[in-house]
Amino acid sequence: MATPHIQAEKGEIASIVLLPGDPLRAKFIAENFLEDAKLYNSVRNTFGYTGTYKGVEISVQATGMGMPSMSIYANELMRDYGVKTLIRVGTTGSIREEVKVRDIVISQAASTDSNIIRTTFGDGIFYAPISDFGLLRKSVELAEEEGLTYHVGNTFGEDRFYNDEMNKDKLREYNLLCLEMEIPALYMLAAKYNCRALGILTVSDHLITGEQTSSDERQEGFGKMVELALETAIQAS
Ligand SMILES: O=P(O)(O)O[C@H]1O[C@H](CO)[C@@H](O)[C@H]1O
Ligand SMILES: O=c1cc[nH]c(=O)[nH]1
Repeated sequence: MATPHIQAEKGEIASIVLLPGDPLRAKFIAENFLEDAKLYNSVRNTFGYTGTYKGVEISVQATGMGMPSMSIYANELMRDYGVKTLIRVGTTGSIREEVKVRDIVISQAASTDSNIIRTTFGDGIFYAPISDFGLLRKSVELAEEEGLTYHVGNTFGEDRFYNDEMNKDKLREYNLLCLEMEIPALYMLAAKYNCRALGILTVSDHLITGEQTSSDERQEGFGKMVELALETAIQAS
């Protein structure tokens, strides 16, 4: 079998999948965190690998950038390949003083300016995409045990990376933590397919201080987030 965007045979993708946006981050995770990782997808260079972590079969699939791209991979993974647990491992821009570059953000819920809510539910319904509580609870427990600097709360999935028009002060006032571009679609589709999803992010840049990480660090430097995602995936009940 194959889908329009994934060339794997049935059974080649694990029921647990980590989802970075960047295909080279997927490759890095497969090569450095999984054992015996095998490439199952290179359609559009959106790499997907399956290997094992502490004896548990886990896949890592790049999703590309933005909710249209995330929706393609999330739909095909859950609907066609039977994936049940999905953890996004992404980068994010902080909009709060206390959420600092290289901190971890665990996305409890994901607000958005995307039309995916309206085009799914119609006018007048403002659906709230939320994480799976079991994954959320386990990830927070593990972050605490590991002594990580982490934040838990409402993240914002924006439709545009470059958006001078968006009122970030208003988002901050209502306790939004940071900006990224995929989690609302992931949470909404996981609910549709009765699957579990969580977004774990590393702050790659700061919209108040202007501090940034390099593209190499975004690709390879966020090991604590990856370990937290892997441990959450295998330990969550
Ligand atoms: O690093 P990834 O996982 O791609 O995530 C963030 O980085 C991209 C923008 O640079 C968007 O996809 C955003 O969500
Ligand atoms: O989507 C993103 C990711 C990182 N930084 C941002 O400002 N936005």
